[in-house]
Amino acid sequence: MSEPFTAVLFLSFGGPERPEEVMPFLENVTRGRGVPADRLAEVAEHYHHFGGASPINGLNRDMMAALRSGLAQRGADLPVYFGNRNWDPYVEDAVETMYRDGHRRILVFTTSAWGGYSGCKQYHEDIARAVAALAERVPESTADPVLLRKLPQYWAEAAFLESQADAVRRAVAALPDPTGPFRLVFTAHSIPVRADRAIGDGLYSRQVDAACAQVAQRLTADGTLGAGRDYDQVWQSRSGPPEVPWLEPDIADHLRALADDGVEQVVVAPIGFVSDHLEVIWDLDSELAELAGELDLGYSRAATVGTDPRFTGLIADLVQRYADGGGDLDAPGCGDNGAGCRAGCCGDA
Ligand SMILES: CC1=C(CCC(=O)O)c2cc3nc(cc4[nH]c(cc5[nH]c(cc1n2)c(C)c5CCC(=O)O)c(CCC(=O)O)c4C)C(CCC(=O)O)=C3C
Ligand SMILES: [Fe+2]
Repeated sequence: MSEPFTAVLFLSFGGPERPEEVMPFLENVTRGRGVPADRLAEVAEHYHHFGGASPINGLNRDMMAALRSGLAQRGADLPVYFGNRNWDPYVEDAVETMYRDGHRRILVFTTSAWGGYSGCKQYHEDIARAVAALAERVPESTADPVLLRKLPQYWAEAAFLESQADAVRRAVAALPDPTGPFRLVFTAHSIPVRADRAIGDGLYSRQVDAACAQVAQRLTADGTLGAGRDYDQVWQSRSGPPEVPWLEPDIADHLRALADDGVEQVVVAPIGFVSDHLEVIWDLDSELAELAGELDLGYSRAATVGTDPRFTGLIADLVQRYADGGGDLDAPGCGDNGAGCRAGCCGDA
């Protein structure tokens, strides 16, 4: 017997909205992770470049609004609440509010599509932390417990891949020479090689690779791409101490190599991210675009899936799939109250 869920928690990374929030935010993100102080100071500058505000919270609110209409269209009127790992509104506060509003069965959507530690396991940990905080803040809740069920990873969903493919098509049309040759370069957030190996023997990097292949297949089918592996998949935004190996090649090095090979135009597709937050608008639209200019490369950055109705409709579909208490509980990424994926895919790391 399964009972229906009554609300959705939209769980994301979080970001500062004012200059004085930048350092405390970065300290939250990097606590205990061995990110060197000079890297932190450098990243703080990226935020200050945009007035100390990341667009991420606003973008998430836009996606939530689109999700609400998608749910309404489907006749599934679950309220949607917002919570973050690293900044206000914090996930602990969101879950407390939801509980006080009477919700006991809550579906959790995360803004990462992927498996692995940062994209999946760490969100389970955030959920576990919020459940523990609730027990402290509302002691009666132990007798009337909450169930937070994380929705599965969605990188392999057709609507996600199709939305990515369409973003690439639009980016090709925006190249300086839309009918001329170009190289398609997919990018996702780098992680330490050890972290990648530790979960599912490269689960995250294999998923990114598979998603790119799927998108490329769609683009080959309609002639946007030539046959064969006519694209590259690289990594961006590495941090950590320089002596620690992270997934490579780095996108900046890769653009230099392409220019050396005589490539004249590139389309950069940030498949690893769902919205135009700072890792996209700074690392790609500022730094990488400038490098492309220096290298005399025609450059066009594909949109993130963001509020594309196919993507926000997919979120609504995921909610609907699980809303009545059914759905595939063994789907990768799915799990209850932060106990981790039932499928065991994101392991212990
Ligand atoms: C896989 C992955 C995703 C994609 C999945 C997902 O979306 O969740 C992602 C997303 C994001 N990463 C973001 C920001 C940051 N990530 C950092 C640091 C790190 N990211 C890592 C991985 C990932 N990160 C890792 C292994 C680290 C090292 C420290 C650690 O082991 O945790 C740091 C610290 C400074 C630095 O070192 O760069 C910041 C500020 C923002 C918000 C942008 C905004 O504010 O608009 C978003 C969406
Ligand atoms: Fe990150």
